[in-house]
Amino acid sequence: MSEPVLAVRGLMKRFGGVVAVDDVTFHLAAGEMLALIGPNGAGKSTCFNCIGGQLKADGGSVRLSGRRIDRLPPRRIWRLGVGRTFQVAATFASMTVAENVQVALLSRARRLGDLVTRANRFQRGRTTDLLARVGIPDLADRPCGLLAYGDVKRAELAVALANDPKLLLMDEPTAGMAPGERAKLMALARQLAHEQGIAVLFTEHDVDIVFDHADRVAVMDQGALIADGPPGRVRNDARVREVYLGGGEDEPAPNGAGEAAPC
Ligand SMILES: Nc1ncnc2c1ncn2[C@@H]1O[C@H](COP(=O)(O)OP(=O)(O)OP(=O)(O)O)[C@@H](O)[C@H]1O
Repeated sequence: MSEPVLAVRGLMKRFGGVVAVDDVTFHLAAGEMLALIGPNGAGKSTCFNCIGGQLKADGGSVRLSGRRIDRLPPRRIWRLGVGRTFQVAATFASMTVAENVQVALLSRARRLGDLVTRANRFQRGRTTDLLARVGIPDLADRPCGLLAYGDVKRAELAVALANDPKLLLMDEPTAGMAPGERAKLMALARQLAHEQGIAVLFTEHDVDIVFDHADRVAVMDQGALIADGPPGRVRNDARVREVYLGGGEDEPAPNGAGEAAPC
């Protein structure tokens, strides 16, 4: 097997007496979409933050294409190719869509000093290309603060792609979006993963989105990973149904659990 883009081994994180992440091991290949799901407090965000460098793990390791990243600060991790989108989209509202992407491109080129004078001229062609990739080429000159929320999420995705990530961490990417827009955004993320070989790790509370879009699903409960496999298998796993999806062993797992299942 070729080297995974992301390899998490024996990851541990404690907050006082709470073991938020308890010996978690999983991997993620290039071009693969992995959903990390589980009940409230299961440890998903903590796991994300240990991978992105926002939190330091107490034990275990995180490797990006074989290189250990778990002792590095978030900025170094970002430079090595880990992009991130947030539960509440993080863009500069007063700047145009194109300028948001251009700031990321300036940062990647280590030219943030040019921000004031040059941002709106920097790599305009590449910016247009990135906006086309996320389906909003016509919105380049609109301030982010005036966009519909679904388009803000696409702009945020373009910002994350500006760094040519090997690994994209998407934290509840569809939170706050209308149901129709959710499926479109995740179809786009899946397309980017499959066509460009980006490994995508996402958390999500809409169970339909998870099972329709993930190539693999990993389930956490009380800090531990209790399942990791193809969506069909995980959906029918008795323990997963007991702790998260609901439904007894003889009932089919819910197809439309949607918002009913907390994440
Ligand atoms: N900064 C912190 N200080 C103390 N305890 C924390 C901190 N962050 C998380 N925890 C605890 O760690 C456990 C895991 O929390 P985490 O936020 O990672 O879960 P989660 O699966 O992301 O939950 P949710 O779906 O509600 O966001 C919980 O018991 C939580 O209360």
